[in-house]
Amino acid sequence: MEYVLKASRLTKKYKNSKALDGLTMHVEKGAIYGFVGKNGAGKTTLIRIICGLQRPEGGEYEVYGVKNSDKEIIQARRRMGAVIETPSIYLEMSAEENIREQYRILGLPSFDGISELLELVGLAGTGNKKAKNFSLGMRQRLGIAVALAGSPDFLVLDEPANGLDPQGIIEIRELILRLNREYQITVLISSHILDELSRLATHYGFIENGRIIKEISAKELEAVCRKCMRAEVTSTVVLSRVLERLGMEYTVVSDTQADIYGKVSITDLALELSKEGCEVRSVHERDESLESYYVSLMGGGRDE
Ligand SMILES: Nc1ncnc2c1ncn2[C@@H]1O[C@H](COP(=O)(O)OP(=O)(O)OP(=O)(O)O)[C@@H](O)[C@H]1O
Repeated sequence: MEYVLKASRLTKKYKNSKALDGLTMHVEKGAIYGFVGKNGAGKTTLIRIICGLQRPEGGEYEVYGVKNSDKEIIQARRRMGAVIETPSIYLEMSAEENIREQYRILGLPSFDGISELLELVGLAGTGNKKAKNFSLGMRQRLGIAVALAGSPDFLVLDEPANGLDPQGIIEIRELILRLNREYQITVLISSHILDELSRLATHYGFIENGRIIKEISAKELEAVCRKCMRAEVTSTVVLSRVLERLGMEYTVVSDTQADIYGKVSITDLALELSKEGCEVRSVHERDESLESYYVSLMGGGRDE
């Protein structure tokens, strides 16, 4: 497996609060990695660290196999483009001028490729219009174009859909998918808009209190979700006891309902439950969404 980013036991403190608390994560080459977590979980801190804007206090990370302690990390980071928090654009400049400025900053030998870049992000027709007169979605796309100026093969986007209207969200989604599929760009995208991420991500990393509590591929997630059964019984106390005995993974939803993960024989389950005087009222397959998976994952977490 080839990884674009590997982080291991990263720690970062601000005064007394731990923003990263032993974070370990793996972004596979070619992935669209959905980096999911509540506000304050540590997403931006991780992104700032891998972009070289902050130093971790402990742990290490690798970009394209180059450790953060190696001198070559600077070259490895040139393969990354990032939009962190708000896009870094000059509001008094047009889209083209913004990209030209970035070419200058990067010391690129020519201005080749600027019109293609504008075309790619859907800003080709904006002419002399200044970025301050752009919609939020256009600014976000311009930010992505600026991040793409050095032809990176790893793009890092911090909450790119934040504040966008539905049309803006669709445009960003289509752009990200295109960059990934047509240009083979690996994408790390932080978001708490789960529904939106589920249309994009090939992998997920769930972060809570500065730690990744689960990494899972979209395929694995689909399999887990498909196998979820919602059982309605007379007592989930008894059901939990039986499921524990059978070694099944489950989440209690209410006094009478629970979700059971993995393969389950309804006959065996009903038989075991009836021995303890518990009746099965109904069992049906549930198409668990990313959101309910997230809630069940975070439900067991600490909230300090
Ligand atoms: N410059 C700073 N000084 C002090 N504390 C900070 C600073 N930056 C972040 N923090 C704290 O570190 C923790 C992690 O913040 P971070 O911005 O990385 O989270 P996040 O997951 O990106 O959240 P959000 O989605 O709100 O941006 C939070 O508790 C935050 O308050």
